[in-house]
Amino acid sequence: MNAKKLAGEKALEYVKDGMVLGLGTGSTVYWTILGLGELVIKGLNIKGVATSKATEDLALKAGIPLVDISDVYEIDVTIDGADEVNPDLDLIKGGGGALLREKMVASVSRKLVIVADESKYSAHLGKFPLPVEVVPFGWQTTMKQISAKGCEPKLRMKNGIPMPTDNGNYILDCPFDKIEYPAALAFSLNMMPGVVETGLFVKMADTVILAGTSGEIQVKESAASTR
Ligand SMILES: O=C(CO)[C@H](O)[C@H](O)COP(=O)(O)O
Repeated sequence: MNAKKLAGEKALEYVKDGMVLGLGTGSTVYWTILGLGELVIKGLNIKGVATSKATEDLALKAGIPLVDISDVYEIDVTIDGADEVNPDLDLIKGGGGALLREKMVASVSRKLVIVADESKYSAHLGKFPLPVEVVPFGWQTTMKQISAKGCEPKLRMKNGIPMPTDNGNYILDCPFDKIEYPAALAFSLNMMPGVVETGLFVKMADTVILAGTSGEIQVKESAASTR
């Protein structure tokens, strides 16, 4: 069975008529967006806020009406994917490079629902290299400052050039191996002037839906979400 499809479609249970929805980015939330499109055709009245240009294109093709983040006071529910989830439901995100917009959208959402296949669940964050969005100016300097925190960052490339994010920045992928204190690491990285945002989402997820290839679905609820 397609675990990503199972998780992505399960999240449709959190959607109600009249809601403003944050639409995440990636191959799992892809299924949520297709499902939403079908519900819209059947008469569901929702508005979406896209977290990337790719999601904007997909949502428009699926027939989902979109609004800009600046045009809403808050978002009812955001559904998004993750690259890694720990038992506290802290996350690493940004494998698709959309971490800044994803975090902005999540930060104004009353509820953040994460959809993932079960391989993303891990006792400690860090197996997946942490994506950090940095400004192009002096990116090598920022890279050195991040290296001092105990990893060897790699500049994300695409077609032989640094991959630009939707915001015109670069991504440094930072293999920390084991992140003991996600909040402390996020804080120290965010203090660096060249860092725009990190893919560490600490105490942001309210619900995590994990699906396996044999069809089982686990729904984990956070006791500690700060929003
Ligand atoms: O953070 C993300 C994009 O920036 C994605 O949500 C994350 O990479 C998971 O993607 P997928 O569902 O394709 O595994």
